[in-house]
Amino acid sequence: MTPITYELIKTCKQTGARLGKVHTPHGSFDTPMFMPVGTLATVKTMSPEELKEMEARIILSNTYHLWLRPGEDIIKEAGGLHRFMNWDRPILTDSGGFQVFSLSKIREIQEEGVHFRNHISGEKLFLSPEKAMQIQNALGSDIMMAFDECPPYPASFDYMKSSVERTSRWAERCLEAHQNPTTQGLFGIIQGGEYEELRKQSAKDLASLDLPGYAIGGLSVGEPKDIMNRMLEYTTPLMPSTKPRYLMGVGSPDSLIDGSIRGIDMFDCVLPTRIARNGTCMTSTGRLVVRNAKYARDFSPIDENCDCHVCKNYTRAYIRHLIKSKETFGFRLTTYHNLHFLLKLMEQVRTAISEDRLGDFKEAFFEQYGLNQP
Ligand SMILES: C=CCOC(=O)Nc1nc2cc3[nH]c(NC)nc3cc2c(=O)[nH]1
Ligand SMILES: [Zn+2]
Repeated sequence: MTPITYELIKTCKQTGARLGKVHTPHGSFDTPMFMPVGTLATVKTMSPEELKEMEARIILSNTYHLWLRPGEDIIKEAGGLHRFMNWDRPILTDSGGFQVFSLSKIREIQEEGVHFRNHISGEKLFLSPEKAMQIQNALGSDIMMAFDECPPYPASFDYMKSSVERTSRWAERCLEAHQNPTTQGLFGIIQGGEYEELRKQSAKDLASLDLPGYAIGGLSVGEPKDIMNRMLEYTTPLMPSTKPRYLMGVGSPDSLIDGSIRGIDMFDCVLPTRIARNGTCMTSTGRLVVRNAKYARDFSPIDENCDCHVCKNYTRAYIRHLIKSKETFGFRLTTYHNLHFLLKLMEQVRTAISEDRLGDFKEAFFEQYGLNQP
């Protein structure tokens, strides 16, 4: 049985967006969908029960980080990552090391794999397609990402061309090394930077492997927004329409809506959880930096249009006080609200697609969120 299947339910008549369902051994989820990031086997400060309460359906964890600590052997011994962290819904593992691989100076990329240093201890490390698959097979994630090179932006055409060709060879090696093909799905990652010709080549190479899903990589890595949009526009139609399409590392509200309009089904981003921990909240009328002094006596909720338990029971003044005092409960409240906000946004996107009005929804949302229309 194929571990991951995609069910296309309908395409929005107003845009290129599509409503779908992804089926995995740990349950299904509707798409377009946002995936909270749980780098070290926890979505920072959230419990699995709270994630279920806000209707999170799939979360992300990081191969590189869990390999280093606690080690995939311990997680395997625990019965796999689902048991280890008490999350019985789908899990997707990406490398989480793309910052390490592509942004760190101290790395050496060879055909065999990548030599680099442990970002914590400085010890020499080596990751290969085979090692990345061995780790993810041990973790038991439902969706595993193929080991790729995500070159930093900008990269020359020649460098990107040889990198794309190597990433395609690495994807084949991942498929070869896959130990549990009936219980874990392997997604390919399309690279190619800002070069249409290379994006096309990468998509073609990976599609020939007939994998259960595909991601667009190499974006949201510091390139200008117009390049990201141009690559998104160009690459999405090259991806098999019968498989889930995952845009890696993208998660601002406007990018989630624009990505959905272009036919993307899955998104992940550390943004909502990361900005929460420095006291910034996403609200229907734009970002709110609740730690600002002007909220010291503001006894209204973070977002009066939000129905989450944080907005129903706590005030900006109280949350500001907690954040300023570095009280963990404060980070929990802002994180819960931000994740709920994005998950709710994706629910509204899915409803808009089902009613063929995602274009109208985008206009209304952008207007209210304070994004001037492009
Ligand atoms: C086991 C190996 C699995 O390899 C990967 O996960 N590779 C990979 N991860 C990415 C993560 C990204 N985050 C952003 N923005 C925040 N952009 C990203 C781009 C990539 C990418 O091109 N590749
Ligand atoms: Zn809320």
